[in-house]
Amino acid sequence: MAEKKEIEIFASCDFASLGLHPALCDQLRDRMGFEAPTLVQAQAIPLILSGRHVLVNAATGTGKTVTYLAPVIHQLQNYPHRIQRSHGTFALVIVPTHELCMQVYENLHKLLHRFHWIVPGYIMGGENRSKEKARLRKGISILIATPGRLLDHLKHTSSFVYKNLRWIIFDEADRILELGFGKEIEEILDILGSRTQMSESKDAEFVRQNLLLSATLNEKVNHLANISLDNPVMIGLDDTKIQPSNMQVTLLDKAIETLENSGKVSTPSNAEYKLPAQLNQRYVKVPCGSRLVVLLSVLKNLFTREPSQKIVVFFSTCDAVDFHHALISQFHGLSKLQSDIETRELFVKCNILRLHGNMKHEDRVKTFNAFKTEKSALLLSTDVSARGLDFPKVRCIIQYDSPGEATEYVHRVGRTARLGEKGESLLFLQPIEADYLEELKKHGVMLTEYPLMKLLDGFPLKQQRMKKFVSIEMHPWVLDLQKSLESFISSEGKIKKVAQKAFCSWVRAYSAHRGELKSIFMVKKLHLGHVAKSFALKEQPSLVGRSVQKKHTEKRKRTHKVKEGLKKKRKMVNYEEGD
Ligand SMILES: Nc1ncnc2c1ncn2[C@@H]1O[C@H](COP(=O)(O)OP(=O)(O)OP(=O)(O)O)[C@@H](O)[C@H]1O
Repeated sequence: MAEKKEIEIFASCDFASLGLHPALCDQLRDRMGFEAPTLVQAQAIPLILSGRHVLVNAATGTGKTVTYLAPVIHQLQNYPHRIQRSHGTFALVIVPTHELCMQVYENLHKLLHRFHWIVPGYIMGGENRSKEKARLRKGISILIATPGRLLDHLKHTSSFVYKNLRWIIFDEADRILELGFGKEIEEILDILGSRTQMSESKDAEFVRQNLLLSATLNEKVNHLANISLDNPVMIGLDDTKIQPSNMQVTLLDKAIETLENSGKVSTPSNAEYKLPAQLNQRYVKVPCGSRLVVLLSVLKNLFTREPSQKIVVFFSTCDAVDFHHALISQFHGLSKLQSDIETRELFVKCNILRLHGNMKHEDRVKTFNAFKTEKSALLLSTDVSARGLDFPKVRCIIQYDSPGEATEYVHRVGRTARLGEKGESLLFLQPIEADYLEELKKHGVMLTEYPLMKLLDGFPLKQQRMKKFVSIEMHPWVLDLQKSLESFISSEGKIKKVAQKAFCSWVRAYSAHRGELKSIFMVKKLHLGHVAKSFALKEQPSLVGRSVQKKHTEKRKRTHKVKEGLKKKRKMVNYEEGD
């Protein structure tokens, strides 16, 4: 079954047959190592080359980046007169995060090797503005940008030439909007005169063409698509219905048919998301107070079984990432807990990295590059890593904190099982959150249960106990490890402070779930004492929890008044994306 799916990732044609210039096809083969286009590339590239506005909805890791970069490069190198830096920007790619910005730039840089007169560049929050200004003044032909910084330059950098702009591409369009950048995007489109208008130039070379791409297109994208795409073609066909042999004709016909009728984009709220077929998706139901112990046990098991592998764990807040990073980097376990009594090895032996929006830009870049090149590492991250990032050979994705919207689930797990490779994912849920599985089911996402008891029973115990263990909380391994975690934290003042801070922001983030998810993730159903335990804190909720809850209630009232739910979540969770 998995093998059959792997074959269906690629089309049975070559890049040249899609209409791309031979030199570009050579680049794709020689520098990128791409022998054949993926199915989505084979579908979309001819359409993009035809000049149509296109909306691409294809599974994670199916090669969407090249889908839009290759046709743009093809067209630019094909201009009768070579483009020059003084002509300014011809193509603009808007992305939600710094990391995605760098990644797209890297791909672009490689693809442009033979076309030195087409200049790639990027602008994003965290970078030096004056250096960016200087680069813009010299001229950047294809520019990758995050929305906040782009708008800043559009308003304040007079030497930024964009009168020749022909393409605006939104990569991970829905995420840009979810982060609350809808207004900025509208302003950008207004400044660029691209609200479904043609550019003023009559020259065919400069007719505006906009593209929108994501693995998940939800209703948020409808508005953006409707204001930015002119009579678009939508690509988002069910992979299983694709017949690779006669694909070029059938796919093109079918794709054009899809939207030709109205030119209006409308994505259903219960759309089925496409996930890599070879991805093994599981969930584990864990009582709140045992969450930390189970996370460490799962990680220990994974790295013991296979010391050389890459795993990503997703958390809801920057503080939670910091806490777990500090803990896992320093916690040795209590020797009396383990059979190897004298050992002072770390409890989870691995190279551990962290990534979130509150880190310094340079540190983010360092982590991003390190996790890309490492053969074995554990990355703890917020959703800043969920979108578009292409870390090679990630074996497992753990969602320790729920992703919220099903779209986020899809993007997080999409960091593994890319381009037909194997991968597995594990979603942590508390018993009170079990309805989330139904929510995922609505989008065609089905998970099987992880055998937690079997895992726990596999660890050595302090003393041989014959009793059959019935509950997770009362399992001696869980009790012993929880105890040692709590004494570790109470003896480490610095980490304890981080734990308390993480506890507070975790509760706030938990209450920020929106819409239908509010009835699944209910703060009032949480036992704050158990939440504290999941941060290895001995303190009762009266010491830490109540004040937090009170503050939280007041804050919610204020937030309701100003109706800034989206931006609030961004701040609370401390994402620094899109700037
Ligand atoms: N034709 C191809 N042949 C081989 N590898 C390819 C091909 N096209 C893309 N790739 C590789 O596949 C991986 C995934 O590509 P990319 O990051 O563009 O996927 P994506 O669809 O944008 O994923 P996401 O939705 O997560 O952003 C990358 O490592 C890329 O280099």
